[in-house]
Order: sequence, then structure tokens, then C-alpha cells
Amino acid sequence: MAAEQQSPPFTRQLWAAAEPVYEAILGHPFIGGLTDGTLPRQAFRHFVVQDSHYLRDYARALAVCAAKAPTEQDVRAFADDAVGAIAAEQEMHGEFMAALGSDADQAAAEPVLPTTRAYTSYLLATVYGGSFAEALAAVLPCYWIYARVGERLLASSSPDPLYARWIATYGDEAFQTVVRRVLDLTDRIGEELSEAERRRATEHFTTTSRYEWMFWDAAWRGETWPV
Ligand SMILES: Cc1ncc(CO)c(N)n1
Repeated sequence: MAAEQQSPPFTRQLWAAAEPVYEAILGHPFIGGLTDGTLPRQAFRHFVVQDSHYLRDYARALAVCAAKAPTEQDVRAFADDAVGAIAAEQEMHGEFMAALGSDADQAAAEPVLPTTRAYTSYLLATVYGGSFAEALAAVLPCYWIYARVGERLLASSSPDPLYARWIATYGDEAFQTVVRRVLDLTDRIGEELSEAERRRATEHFTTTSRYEWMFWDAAWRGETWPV
């Protein structure tokens, strides 16, 4: 019991695992190009199309978290966030695709590429097959890394209005509030976990954090299916 009380907040332990990935994301040319406005439209378009595919499955993953959540309030919070992910996906389709001279139908018709498929498959397998703590750890980087990246980029924003708009979405106080709530829940859940359960959850968290870096990198490289 005493050992449990001494263990650090779970979110601190998790962030320590993700910190190198977060630094790598901030140093990635996709993020650099977003802030200085030099990111080629083609790379941004790749991101927007894949992200709309991603968010559809992410919404389902959040709905599974809702189904497994411990309290009524947590069920409601994840169900709200699932709705929020669908709204974000539709906004991506609508506003961003229109600004890129395309439309929702065109985006939906484009293939789900390898990194998107790998990330969403891992997420869905973990939330369906794992405990609530594992599910939470798997979906957490999507919230937390975007909130941290958004917050960091908001200071400099971007000379490109389209990229500035993207940055504003995630740097926005409303999104920061949503993320703080999930982090509070993570610390609450973390207190009840054994060391082995913390380790398992941390592994999911590290894996999906890496997928976050890979997601930007795939857009930057213009990833395609090799065959
Ligand atoms: C890949 C990815 N991760 C996180 C977010 C934040 O919701 C997003 N929109 N897309």
C-alpha cells in the first residue's frame, strides 16, 4: 500500500515515456513547415485526407472507451468526445478540403494508407481487447500530443492562414480543457493500477505516441502502398 501511495502520478510516468517522441515531433519538417508556412499543400492535403479516415475510427475507439468507462460521468465524457471526433472529421472534410480545392466525396474515395491503417488497427484492437486502463492509454496520445503541439505552435502560429487555422483548432482553450479532463481521469485510474498494469498501459501509450510521429512523417513523405 505504502509503495502505491509513493508512486508518481501516472501522467507524469507516461509523459516521461513520450517526451522523446514529442521532441521528435516538434523537430519534424512537417511541423516546421506548418509554422513557417513552407509546408507544401500536397503534404497538408495528404494529412487532411488521412486524418479524416483516422478520425472516423478514432471516434469508434472513443465509443468503446465510453462503454468500458468506470463511472457515468466518464461514459458521458468519452461519448461526448466520440461525437467531437466525428464533428472534427466532418469539419476536416468540409472546410479544409474546400480550402484545398477539393471536397468530402473526393477525400472519402481516397485509400486509407499504411500508417493510418496500422495506427487505427492497433487502436481498435487495444480498446476492444484490453482493459479500460489499456484502452485509455492507447487513445491518450491523440488528445495529449495534439494539445501540447497545438499549445506550442499557437505562440508563433503560421503566416499561412490555412495552417494557422489548423493550429488554432488544437491550441484552442476548448481542446485544452477536454484534454485536462482526460488527464485527470488517467491519474485517477493510475492510482488503482498494479505495476504490471501500469507497464502494459505505458507500452500502449508509447506505441500510439510513435504512431503520432509516423502519421506526420507519412504525410511529409507522401506515403503510398508500395504494391
Ligand atoms: C492522427 C491524429 N492524432 C490526433 C488527433 C487529435 O484529435 C488527430 N486529429 N489526428
